Amino acid sequence: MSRIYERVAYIGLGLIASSMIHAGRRAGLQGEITGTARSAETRAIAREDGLCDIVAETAVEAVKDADLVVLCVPVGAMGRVAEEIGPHLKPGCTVTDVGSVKRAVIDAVAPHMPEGVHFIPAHPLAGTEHSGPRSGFAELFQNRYTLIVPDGDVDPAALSRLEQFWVGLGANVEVMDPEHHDLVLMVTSHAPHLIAYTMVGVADDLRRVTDSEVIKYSAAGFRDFTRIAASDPTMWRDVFLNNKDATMEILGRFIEELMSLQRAIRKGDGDLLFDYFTRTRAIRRGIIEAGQDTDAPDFGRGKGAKE
Ligand SMILES: NC(=O)C1=CN([C@@H]2O[C@H](COP(=O)(O)OP(=O)(O)OC[C@H]3O[C@@H](n4cnc5c(N)ncnc54)[C@H](O)[C@@H]3O)[C@@H](O)[C@H]2O)C=CC1
Ligand SMILES: O=C(O)C(=O)Cc1ccc(O)cc1
Repeated sequence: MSRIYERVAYIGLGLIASSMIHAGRRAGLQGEITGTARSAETRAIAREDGLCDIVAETAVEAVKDADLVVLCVPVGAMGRVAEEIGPHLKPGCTVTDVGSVKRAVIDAVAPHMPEGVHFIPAHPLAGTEHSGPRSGFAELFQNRYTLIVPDGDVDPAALSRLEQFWVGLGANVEVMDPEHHDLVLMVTSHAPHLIAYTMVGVADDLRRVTDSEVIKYSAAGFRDFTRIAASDPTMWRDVFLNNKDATMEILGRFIEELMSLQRAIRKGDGDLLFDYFTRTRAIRRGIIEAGQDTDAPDFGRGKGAKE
């Protein structure tokens, strides 16, 4: 792959930014890489590891002359960063983000984008429970989808360039509208995280089962929940606060289904349980056949460095 952007600036140097930097370097997609992070400790790690060509002290410095600016901060911080960098963006550049929620990010960022700057939101559907500048790896996006989520019309040339960039990072790219994105992701990613957080919380609250028993006898199902429930608290707090409508809708349905299973168990309705579990088993098989198996190489690969 050849170079797609001459200068790329990453704001926020965590799992996603560091993975994009490693993958982009390996594929030769980006010329000069500038990065910045809010914490001095993260900037120091980035310098020590040579993660970026230039580690800037501020976001304003980082975006100067950048052809592509990638916002890689928690969803709740996107608006503030956009406001800060807006007046300093190079005319004609592309600004994108990687936030897990799209409508709220668009509403927070778009008002700060000057005329002539292309704002094209995106979301890589790949991650791990690890965070920080040392948690990234070049293979993270391989064979995973990245959704490009423009709000209405965007410049086709700028869109196609961003698509090529993500393809170069290893992703399959599709375009989706923001409202649909937020509902789909609530079902496939956000609600499962909330349920995992809850299940691990329940185990923790159940005083008749000791912590050591939870650790010693934890079976695969619970282990999977604990991995997900170890995800970054700031990131996930922001996801739920910024995708409220879809959270309410899917959580309402989840509670209804759970209660219908509860009733079936109380009444001894084995047929209902069997049919339900047969239907859900087919979904898992469908995912594996589509090559989207969760045992694919993205999980647990990061070094897990925390900021
Ligand atoms: N972790 C995951 O599995 C995935 C995360 N995302 C999205 O990517 C974005 C970044 O996530 P990660 O790389 O996992 O996070 P991370 O926690 O590894 O890194 C976040 C970076 O943002 C900076 N930051 C935090 N709060 C800030 C603030 N208030 N102002 C400025 N900078 C701030 C931190 O210093 C850090 O450099 C989030 O919006 C998240 O929703 C998208 C796909 C997957
Ligand atoms: O680690 C997991 O199980 C994930 O689901 C990763 C993930 C987390 C957040 C996203 O917005 C996209 C992907």
